[in-house]
Amino acid sequence: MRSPKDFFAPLAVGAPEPVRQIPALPSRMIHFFDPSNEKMVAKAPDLAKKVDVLLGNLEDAVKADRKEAAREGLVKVAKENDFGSTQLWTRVNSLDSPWVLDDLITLVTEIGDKLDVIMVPKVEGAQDIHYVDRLLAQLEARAGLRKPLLVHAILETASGVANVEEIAGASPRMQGISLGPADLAASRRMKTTRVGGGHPGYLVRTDPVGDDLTEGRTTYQQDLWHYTVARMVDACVLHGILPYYGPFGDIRDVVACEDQFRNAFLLGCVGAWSLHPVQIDIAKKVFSPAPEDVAWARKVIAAMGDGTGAVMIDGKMQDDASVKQCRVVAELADALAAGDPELAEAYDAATKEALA
Ligand SMILES: CC(=O)SCCNC(=O)CCNC(=O)[C@H](O)C(C)(C)COP(=O)(O)OP(=O)(O)OC[C@H]1O[C@@H](n2cnc3c(N)ncnc32)[C@H](O)[C@@H]1OP(=O)(O)O
Ligand SMILES: CC(=O)C(=O)O
Ligand SMILES: [Mg+2]
Repeated sequence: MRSPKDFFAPLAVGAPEPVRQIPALPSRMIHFFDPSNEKMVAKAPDLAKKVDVLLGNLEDAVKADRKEAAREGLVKVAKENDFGSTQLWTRVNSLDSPWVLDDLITLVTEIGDKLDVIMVPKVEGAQDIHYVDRLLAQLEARAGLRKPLLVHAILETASGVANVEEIAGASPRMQGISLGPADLAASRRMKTTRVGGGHPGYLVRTDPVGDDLTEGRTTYQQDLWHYTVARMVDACVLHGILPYYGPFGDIRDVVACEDQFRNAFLLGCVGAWSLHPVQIDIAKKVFSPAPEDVAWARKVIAAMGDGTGAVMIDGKMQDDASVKQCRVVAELADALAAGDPELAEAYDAATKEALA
């Protein structure tokens, strides 16, 4: 392990200085596209106007014989487009694959100045991040990059979950972590075949009434991912990085997708993946605080003055702690509204009404 004194030292001569704080840029949806798929590539410039993050995926969901086409496709997309304030990320192949070395060498060399974040799949422990960290520093130095690339880990192995705190703190490049429910389910030998979301068999049941064990007992479906998401959020907060829910594979079920995203939002996640254009607006809606919640938060903040003491607002006690909860919502709303006039107007209108 590196000494804390060396934590922010570049890992190669000539590599850019690591960042000291992860930028809290909007990343409500990380939109995945396959850069070897011509139809998806054609849609990328328009989709970029709607999403916070556009991600060229090179790993799973890209066929083995299309890996090189996907890599080259992403280079072309990045060189031919200026996506403005929309971030461009990539997911490279896993560290045990025959493709990842060429992914990193090609992408950093060719489009390192256009990429913001490199997502690394199947991270098992800090050693995986250390490997990528040093390699990126060498490649950045060689390419003469001025800004360091950030790294995002997918939490999708049992070992990764056991080591999530050390992964989150393994490098100043660590930008965030996403839940990878499909590979994680396989790694843990869970018996769900769904890509994220709940399962009707994972439930609790009310007690029996009398001797009848079958009638009149309500069941409640539980969230298979609650423990992992909560653990991931704590690890990320501990190290000042950002937590994300990952993919929801039932594209048709936009209702359950919204529920799963909202659970993650309420637990502290800042965004989720969109695998299909239909999921973009779901993520935008869920990961932007609701206008009435923003109005309430602003009302509490205004009433709390210097933020100390206790007051009653609409029958609810507010104090030093609850005003901090309100600041989380209000600050997120302000950050999102700064880049979205429609959202800003909705927040201001709701606040005006709440304060009237
Ligand atoms: C467990 C994990 O690792 S999750 C991450 C890896 N998986 C992915 O990245 C999957 C990304 N998404 C996809 O590949 C596709 O959305 C699929 C395969 C799920 C469905 O694709 P299709 O069957 O083509 O869906 P559908 O017919 O509804 O698509 C409608 C249009 O949207 C386009 N489209 C679909 N998904 C995307 C996308 N992610 N980005 C851009 N365009 C898309 C299609 O090309 C199609 O275009 P067209 O109207 O010009 O023909
Ligand atoms: C997100 C991902 O890669 C998975 O669920 O396996
Ligand atoms: Mg995976």
